[in-house]
This record gives sequence, C-alpha cells and structure tokens, in this order.
Amino acid sequence: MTSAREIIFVTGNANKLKEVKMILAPSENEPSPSFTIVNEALDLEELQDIDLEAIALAKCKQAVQILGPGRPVFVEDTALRFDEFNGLPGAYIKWFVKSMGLAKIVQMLQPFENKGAEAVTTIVYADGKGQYHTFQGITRGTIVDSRGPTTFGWDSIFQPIEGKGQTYAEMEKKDKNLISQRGRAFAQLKDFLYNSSDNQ
Ligand SMILES: O=c1[nH]c(=O)c2ncn([C@@H]3O[C@H](COP(=O)(O)OP(=O)(O)OP(=O)(O)O)[C@@H](O)[C@H]3O)c2[nH]1
Ligand SMILES: [Mg+2]
Repeated sequence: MTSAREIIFVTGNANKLKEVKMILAPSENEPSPSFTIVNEALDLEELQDIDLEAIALAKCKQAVQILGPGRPVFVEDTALRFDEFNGLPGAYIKWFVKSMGLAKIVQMLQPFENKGAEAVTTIVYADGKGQYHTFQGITRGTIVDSRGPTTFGWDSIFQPIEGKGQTYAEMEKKDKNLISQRGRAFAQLKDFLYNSSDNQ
C-alpha cells in the first residue's frame, strides 16, 4: 500500500485550519482522497495591497521558498470588503480587528445606510511541479452589531445574505461552510485535487 501524499496548508490560524479540514474531507459517498493535509504554522510576511490574488500568490511563493520546491503547498488569504469603502478594509481587516476591535469597526459604518460587505477567500496552490493555481470564493453579507461567540475574527459581525438571519458566529460550522467564502473557494480546490492525482 502506498502512503497518502502530503499537501501542506501553511497557516497560523487554527480556526481556518479547522474549517478547511472539514471542507476538504470526503463527503459520505466519496472515496477517501489520495492525499492528507498537514499544517505548517509559518508566519509569512503579507504584501500590503488591494489586489487579493497578488497577496495570496506572494504568500504562497514565500511558503514554497521556505519549505523547498517539489512539495505541494497552499495558502489562503481572507479579506472583508465594505461596499461603502470601495472594498476596504479588504486584506487589512486583520489589523483593524486587532487594533480597533469589532465594536469600532461596526461604528465606522454607522453614518452610512449601506452596510453591505463581501467576504473573499483567495487560495493559491503550488502543485509541486512549479505551477501555481488560484481559486476564489465570495459571500455577500451585511455588517451588524456583534452577535454570537467572538472566537474567530469578524465572524460575529458578518451576517451572510443567504443565511437565516444569523451571523457566521451564530451558525453551525457545517452550515457556515456551505455558504461561506472559504467553503466556496475550497470546494473548487477540492474538485481540482480529487479529480486528478496529476494535480497533487
Ligand atoms: O470572522 C471571520 N470569519 C472567517 O471566515 C475568517 N477568515 C479569516 N478571518 C480573519 O480575517 C483576517 C484574515 O487575515 P489572513 O487571511 O491573513 O489570516 P491569518 O493571518 O489569521 O492567517 P494566515 O495568514 O496565517 O493564514 C484574520 O484576522 C482572520 O482571523 C475570518 N474571520
Ligand atoms: Mg495572515
């Protein structure tokens, strides 16, 4: 029996890792994949840019450089774009959450009627043969006063349009994964990895 090929997910974010493992796992009637996901919690430098694909690609190239070529690796970068702010904070949301806290982020939109936002996850996968592949998922929603546990980033202030009026933080993980930007982006990576062993 040959052992499963390892694919490395480089992230320092335990909440992302948990969701991604769930999303990439085989569903009930799917055979087990020929790979396993392993985590490397490298602290990668992040490009300061508006271009989400450029940020994720730079992150992945850095991971390949650190881990060495020939190993399949992926990273993801997640942004929260406010309509009223022409897409900002975008990838900078991490620093807004860290420095200001959720209540002040909600307050930033108070003068405006439009509380629309979109969550975007951009994945870059390096296939071990020198090719980079990009996948992106988007979920639209509204910024609301914090509801639910505040254990993951801005989950408690983002209410997806397609949910049942709940914030991400109030939803069961499996329900969040069905409609989330991460669920959508990783469904594409899953398809790509499951449908050809050449891709690993
Ligand atoms: O409420 C949330 N629901 C989500 O679904 C979600 N996904 C990411 N985030 C947060 O948004 C920033 C992204 O920054 P980010 O992509 O650079 O991540 P990170 O630096 O934490 O990890 P990584 O870069 O090592 O993978 C970080 O503050 C994350 O905590 C989320 N918050
Ligand atoms: Mg990061």
